[in-house]
Amino acid sequence: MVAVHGARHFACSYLPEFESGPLVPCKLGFAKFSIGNNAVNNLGLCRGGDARLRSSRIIKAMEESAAFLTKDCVSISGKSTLACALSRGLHSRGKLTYILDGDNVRHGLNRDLSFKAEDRAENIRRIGEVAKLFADSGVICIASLISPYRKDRDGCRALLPDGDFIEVFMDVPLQVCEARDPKGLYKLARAGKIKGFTGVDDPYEPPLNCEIVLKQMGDDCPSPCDMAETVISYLEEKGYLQA
Ligand SMILES: Nc1ncnc2c1ncn2[C@@H]1O[C@H](COP(=O)(O)OS(=O)(=O)O)[C@@H](OP(=O)(O)O)[C@H]1O
Ligand SMILES: Nc1ncnc2c1ncn2[C@@H]1O[C@H](COP(=O)(O)OP(=O)(O)O)[C@@H](O)[C@H]1O
Repeated sequence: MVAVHGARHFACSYLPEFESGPLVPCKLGFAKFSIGNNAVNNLGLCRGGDARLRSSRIIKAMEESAAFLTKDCVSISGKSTLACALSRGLHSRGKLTYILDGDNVRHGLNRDLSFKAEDRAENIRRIGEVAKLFADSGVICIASLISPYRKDRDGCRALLPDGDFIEVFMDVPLQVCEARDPKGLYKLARAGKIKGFTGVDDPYEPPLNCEIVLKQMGDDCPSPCDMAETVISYLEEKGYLQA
């Protein structure tokens, strides 16, 4: 499981391929990134149940320092964007993937959960259990969550066999995420209209020991594809992508 967490946003210019490409965001459930899901479905028809894929690991993506995002990983750090780029990169290497995006899962499976600490804990616990089921079927699960509490992320890690949980921290400055604010949530939080917003009046605990840190240096933000390649290189080096 590759856990990308953090709640921040990237300030660099958006990649053309994400502007003109076939990614079609929608508001419901798991269909947020239709190209990713379609690709998964297509691959599933061809390769579902392939025992050679059973060793695939679960990837939980971005709580962006945010999705996870985070340290400041908060909302709008680019978790979902990275999850999508990562999914595409893995598909191109013949791997099955599925994205579990906190923002989407909260419309269905986790619709009963609030943003209180105990509900955030339950959010990541359920997502970890679902990711475990995907891993059993040979699918790499990319979870894109803020998951602000260290103990909750560690609890999720403990659900999985050693080495199967890969935590990716998107270390993007809060002010970068806040300046972006495409949904206007930071503005509402600063105005006191949303209470307990991560990074504003709710905590984010950066990881002490995670597998991958994607850090923004100064004003330069790596592109989603470059970040995805960093993650994929790690997976290749560690032998996760061997058939
Ligand atoms: N109070 C508060 N704090 C943080 N985020 C909030 C809050 N209320 C709503 N939202 C929206 O919910 C998205 C984060 O959901 P997650 O499931 O990833 O959060 S968590 O892991 O349970 O902390 C997050 O979406 P992303 O921007 O995709 O991260 C926010 O848009
Ligand atoms: N690497 C990046 N470079 C530039 N802009 C980005 C990058 N990643 C994300 N963004 C921008 O940030 C916005 C929020 O990204 P998103 O992936 O939805 O964040 P999150 O899932 O963390 O809330 C997107 O609309 C996109 O314009």
